[in-house]
Amino acid sequence: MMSLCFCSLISPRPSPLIYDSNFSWNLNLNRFVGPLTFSTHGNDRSFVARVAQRGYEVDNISLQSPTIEAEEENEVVDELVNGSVVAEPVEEDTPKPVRVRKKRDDGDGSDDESFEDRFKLRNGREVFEEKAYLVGVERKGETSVSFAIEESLKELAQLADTAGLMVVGSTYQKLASPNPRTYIGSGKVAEIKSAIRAFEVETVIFDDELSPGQLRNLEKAFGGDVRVALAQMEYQLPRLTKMWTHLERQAGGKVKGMGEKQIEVDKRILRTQIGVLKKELESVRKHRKQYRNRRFSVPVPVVSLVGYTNAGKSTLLNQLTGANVLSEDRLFATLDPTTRRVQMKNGSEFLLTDTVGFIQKLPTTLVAAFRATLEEISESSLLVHVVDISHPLAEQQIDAVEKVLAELDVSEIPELMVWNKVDKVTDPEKIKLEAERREDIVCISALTGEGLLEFCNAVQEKLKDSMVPVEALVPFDKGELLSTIHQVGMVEKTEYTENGTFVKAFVPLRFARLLTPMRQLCKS
Ligand SMILES: Nc1nc2c(ncn2[C@@H]2O[C@H](COP(=O)(O)OP(=O)(O)OP(=O)(O)O)[C@@H](O)[C@H]2O)c(=O)[nH]1
Ligand SMILES: [Mg+2]
Repeated sequence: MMSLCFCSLISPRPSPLIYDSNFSWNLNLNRFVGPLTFSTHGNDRSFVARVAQRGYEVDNISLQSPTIEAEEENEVVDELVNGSVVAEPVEEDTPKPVRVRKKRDDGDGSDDESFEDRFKLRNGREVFEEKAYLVGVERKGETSVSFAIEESLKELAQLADTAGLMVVGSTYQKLASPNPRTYIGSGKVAEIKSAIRAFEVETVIFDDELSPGQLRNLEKAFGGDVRVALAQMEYQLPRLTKMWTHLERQAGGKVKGMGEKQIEVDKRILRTQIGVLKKELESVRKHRKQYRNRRFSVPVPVVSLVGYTNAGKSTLLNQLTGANVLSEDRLFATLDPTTRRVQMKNGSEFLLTDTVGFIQKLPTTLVAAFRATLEEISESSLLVHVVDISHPLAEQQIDAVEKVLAELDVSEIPELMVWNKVDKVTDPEKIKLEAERREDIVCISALTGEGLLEFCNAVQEKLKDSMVPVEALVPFDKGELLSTIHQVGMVEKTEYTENGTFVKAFVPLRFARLLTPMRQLCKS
């Protein structure tokens, strides 16, 4: 018999549930006192450990050396090893991530296989598909956004899928006024409770903002291990979500049998992690502010891509700049603003910024979290509103984006609308005709590259609207100013004279001010 005295556990591949910083987790094996079963896969020292009676599994862990105190040193553990665990806490300085997952408590373990099947590979990462039930709520008289509740639920299902959940059902309620205790009515609570039992639901997701008290009451009403989450908070910030769900699965009520003390420790770690993330967000914001200040010394116009999530903003940026910005067919692929330089054949340039996608019902909490993007938008010379015109709800998505833009108070910034994904619509010609009929719309396919030249020209034209016309005589010893005019503005005419170069151009207002002394020498 072998006894396990001290063991550091590491996950052999990045856990999908762990936020991508060097987050790590301590596993205190005191919680698993009882027979452990280890088996190895080949000789990669990767183990599956089971604690049969408790109903938990610690899967695919590798043991760091020295790991198992064997009777003989260097003994190779290559078969099945049974042993009772006399575990000691893992040392503080060697925390390693490990995934603990709950096993269906059905006594005979016959459901093991379907449980295994729920681990899915998504974007190269393994995700446990938690069973989710969606609840849409529509407040009567809420007419500002014209999404039908069914469509909202469809979108919520897509968000849930993006976050790696398995949607097993959904329901909705139209509310005149929310119940102060549970938000939804008691009949609805009962209906959801039966669905939870029928589908073995693990998470109930609400598509609205509920108070913490209402969340607690609902969790109590649903009973058991069911978690109640808010779509807006949890699934629009996937990075946070991953961390929360990971931690919650390990720390919050879901893992039965954990001592109170451990939960307290877990909560402290959780708070620290949230704090770290907040700090990180703050530093991104500061960094970008400094970057923007530097950028202003050469006033290249900034064009921001805005639009509904999944509209194709990142794809467009990649096409125009060869930038390798993540674009994926999932919601909220982009979480940080990214800026690239676009150079036109005529020598002029603009900076193109990719931003976080919008979504209907953007809550105030989210607006705060996306400050980095919002600041970027508010300091742009032009907003390019990218629309997925192949989407059946394109019009509603446009309205939702315009509503958010209005809330952000950026309506004075000129806007150009782009109808993207024309390659995907059934009748592209009809769409193009419609775009022509309306003003300021360019049809493109960011995927195939169709219409990109027209897009750049339209951007230039629009930028020209926000520039001022100048005529200046630039002395020969100020040659660098001439190239800057070419870079940031649109030159209409240059002429070499005895006293310098005469330029007629459109330039950004701030740059025109720099030229003021030379403008005094202007020809009339
Ligand atoms: N058929 C077609 N697909 C496109 C086009 N543009 C983008 N896509 C696809 O649409 C999906 C979303 O594209 P992204 O560029 O990630 O969208 P986004 O607007 O950046 O999304 P968020 O970052 O989530 O806001 C990807 O699968 C792209 O390949 C297009 O012109 N035609
Ligand atoms: Mg994107």
